[in-house]
Amino acid sequence: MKDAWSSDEIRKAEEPLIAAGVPLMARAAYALAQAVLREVAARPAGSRATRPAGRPAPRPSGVRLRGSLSSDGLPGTARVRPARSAETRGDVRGARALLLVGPGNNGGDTLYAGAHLARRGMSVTAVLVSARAHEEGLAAFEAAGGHVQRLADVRVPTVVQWARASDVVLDGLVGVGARGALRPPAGGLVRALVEAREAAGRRWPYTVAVDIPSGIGVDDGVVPGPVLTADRTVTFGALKPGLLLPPAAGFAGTVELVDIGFPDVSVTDHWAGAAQRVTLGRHAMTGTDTGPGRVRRMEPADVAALWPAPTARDHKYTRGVVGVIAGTSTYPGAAVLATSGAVRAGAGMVRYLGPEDVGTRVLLARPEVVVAGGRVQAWVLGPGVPAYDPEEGPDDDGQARRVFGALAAVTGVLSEDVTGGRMPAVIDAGALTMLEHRLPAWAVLTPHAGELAELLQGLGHEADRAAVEARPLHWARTAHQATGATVLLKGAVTVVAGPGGAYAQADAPPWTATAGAGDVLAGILGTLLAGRSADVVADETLAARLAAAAVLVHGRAAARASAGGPVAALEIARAVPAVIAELLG
Ligand SMILES: NC(=O)C1=CN([C@@H]2O[C@H](COP(=O)(O)OP(=O)(O)OC[C@H]3O[C@@H](n4cnc5c(N)ncnc54)[C@H](OP(=O)(O)O)[C@@H]3O)[C@@H](O)[C@H]2O)[C@H](O)CC1
Ligand SMILES: [K+]
Repeated sequence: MKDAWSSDEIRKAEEPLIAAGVPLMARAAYALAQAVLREVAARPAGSRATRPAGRPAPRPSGVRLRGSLSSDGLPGTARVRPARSAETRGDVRGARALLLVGPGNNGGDTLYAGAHLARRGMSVTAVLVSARAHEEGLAAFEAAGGHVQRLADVRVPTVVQWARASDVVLDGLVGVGARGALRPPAGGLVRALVEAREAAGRRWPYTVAVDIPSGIGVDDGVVPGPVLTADRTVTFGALKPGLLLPPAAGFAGTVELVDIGFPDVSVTDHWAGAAQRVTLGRHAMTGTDTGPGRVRRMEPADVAALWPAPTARDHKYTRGVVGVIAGTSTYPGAAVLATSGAVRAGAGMVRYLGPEDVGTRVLLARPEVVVAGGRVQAWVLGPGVPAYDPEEGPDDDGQARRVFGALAAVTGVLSEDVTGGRMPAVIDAGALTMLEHRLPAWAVLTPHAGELAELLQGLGHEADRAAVEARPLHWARTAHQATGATVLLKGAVTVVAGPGGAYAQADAPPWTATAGAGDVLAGILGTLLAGRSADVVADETLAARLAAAAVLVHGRAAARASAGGPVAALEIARAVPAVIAELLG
């Protein structure tokens, strides 16, 4: 599990470390430079950029890195890691880096990193977008032979030309201190660079975002204005929500998290002269917000602990029975896909309830399914069931009536003796239009952006599909608070919002955007909820964790089935067992 820390939490974590003299900026800059050197050193010298007109020749750098300490005179240089790993020893002389430098410490990181690059013989130009710049960083950069250019003194097209002619561009305009869309002149420069990058396609230089892509919403993942897409984001200390959440996460490229000594800090730091042990417990460092504000990413290693794997003592009823109310005679496929997802995810048993002809098709595809009512430990409600319109009355083969009955069990509206205790449910597609009561957190809504917009509108919110796609975390949280249910908002990055915080999962390849994939996901999640039914009802935060796990498995199954090409929803279900075996292995 990777926790993302808010900008406030980052600051709270930094303060005691900086006060204790821990050289955070030097560490950040060193790691950033190593990431750039790895990338540039990996490229054959011949493929490097040519020098554009008007760009000064690099000044020779006399200082070498030695031993395990960088001896480049940067303040606060400390034993961070072996000075050069094999992949950064390559000859990078003459390679060209363009730094976009803002007025704060994000710019400072970038300048210190630029000094490392200049000392390795790269030709490095820093474009300062503000009259202010990090003084020590600027001094170190110039002392290392870097070339400084103020944006006020050149035309934006010239900077764009320099970028095009570079091997690597570093975006150090703003970091966790950013507020809102990039303001002029940074905004205008980035807008021009974005256009140039789009026009250049693969010929655009490798772009590295420093800590975060400048211009994203650090804590909420919104993209209020121009943002230069990065190939890699080198982020310091902890992930930020904006690196996990859509749409901002789409601009970050590969995210490299650099440990610069945040939690459980225990370093021997030579910078302060005498060796000084600085130990700060995790309590001082971990994010203060462990409640609904927390944003996390579930990782493969987390799934095994959550998955209801059977033991020798289990039988099909103890493993969890999933009840599926899905599909109609008009849309029978969803019933096959949802039951297939549930069976392939390892349900003890899957019951299907629906029109007889649909049940027949389900059995043809999945003979393991029991087409009859009976006790279940979790429901999957709604895939392939059309929206319910009381005026028109149900014309869906009785599926709405079945869903309403099941929802009563989920919400506990029926008396205990009728329901035999409440149970978790996946509420998808048409079932989302049948919610009459506040729901418990063990009910998981699985809308896409359009369905969530309709649900929110029904709750009195002004939100259309575009608004939901622009602020998915906000609207998923709003729906969770308004309904009480856990909300799984499907998308290229799927966001789950529940009582214990939010998850942002980016496991699925773009090919997964195909009809029926959501039906399979509903089935997978139904099996997880059924297998942990009592736990889910007892721990209101568990449904969101299981939902994130289901999304991770579904995404990896899609990637496996896709093998880089188109994927059919039923193939995703077919790939699930192998993914689970891999994760539990
Ligand atoms: N996380 C760590 O352990 C470390 C982080 N470090 C780096 O420091 C930055 C945070 O630095 P900070 O100085 O607090 O702020 P920024 O550099 O991110 O930006 C502040 C300046 O940017 C201007 N700004 C803010 N929003 C905008 C905008 N929308 N458009 C244009 N300019 C903007 C702001 O201007 P004001 O007028 O508002 O003052 C500031 O001047 C962090 O991200 C890391 O990179 C350290 O290296 C230590 C380790
Ligand atoms: K940045």
